[in-house]
Amino acid sequence: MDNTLLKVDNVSKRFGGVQAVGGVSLELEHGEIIGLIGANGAGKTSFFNLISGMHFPDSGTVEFDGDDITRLDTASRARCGIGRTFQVVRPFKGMTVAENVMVPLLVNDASVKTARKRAAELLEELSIGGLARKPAESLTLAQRKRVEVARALATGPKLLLLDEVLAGLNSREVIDVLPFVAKVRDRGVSILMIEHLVSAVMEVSDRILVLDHGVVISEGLPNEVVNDPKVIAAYLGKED
Ligand SMILES: Nc1ncnc2c1ncn2[C@@H]1O[C@H](COP(=O)(O)OP(=O)(O)OP(=O)(O)O)[C@@H](O)[C@H]1O
Repeated sequence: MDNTLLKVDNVSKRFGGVQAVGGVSLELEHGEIIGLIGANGAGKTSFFNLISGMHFPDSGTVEFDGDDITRLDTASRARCGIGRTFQVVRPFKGMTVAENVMVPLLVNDASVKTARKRAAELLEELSIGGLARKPAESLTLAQRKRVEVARALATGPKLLLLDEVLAGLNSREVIDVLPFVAKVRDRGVSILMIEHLVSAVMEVSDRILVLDHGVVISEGLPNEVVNDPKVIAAYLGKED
């Protein structure tokens, strides 16, 4: 049986004179976590945006769960089962954490009663039930990141795009949030995550894709990729 959930075939995107993404392909299976790494400006966010529907590719195709979604907008892709978080986490202020998680459910026509129940269940499943009644603005960054993930999971996506969910966290918080990412996958959600923190992404990813100047320079198991001389030259060597 074909276990592919997301199939990106040779997508390209140019912004004026910049080839942000130049012919990138990727196949992600059900239940898989793929880490996307690369130096600043490598094209990670642009590639993400081609998958979430924020941008359409100039060429190439995006298939999700067997359907061609290349020309679908973000809302339609969300309905198909693609959820995402954003680099800058902006919870709705003046609302509790539970209410924040209820919003996407209400937007998707759930009743208030159903949304409240579902939000409570989800926060419990993710072991952050204790935050439910807290005002969103009172949370630490690490807590806000978890709530952002819960919000993205509320509508039951099959694929979650995590955009630098570890950015800004201290090393203790990173150690706390990593099992949280694995827990999301254990609920049956596939994950594509952009991360700058290579050691962390290696720990949680099944496979890693490395972009440089809009093209894939390496792809494979985490330990293969970090030892790839092309990756060391283009990216890891510049880390410090
Ligand atoms: N909307 C846009 N308009 C013009 N140029 C853009 C746009 N989006 C991205 N670019 C350019 O495309 C290239 C890739 O950018 P992108 O943000 O995808 O890289 P990135 O790997 O996500 O970088 P970072 O790690 O800094 O977030 C960069 O040269 C960037 O300036």
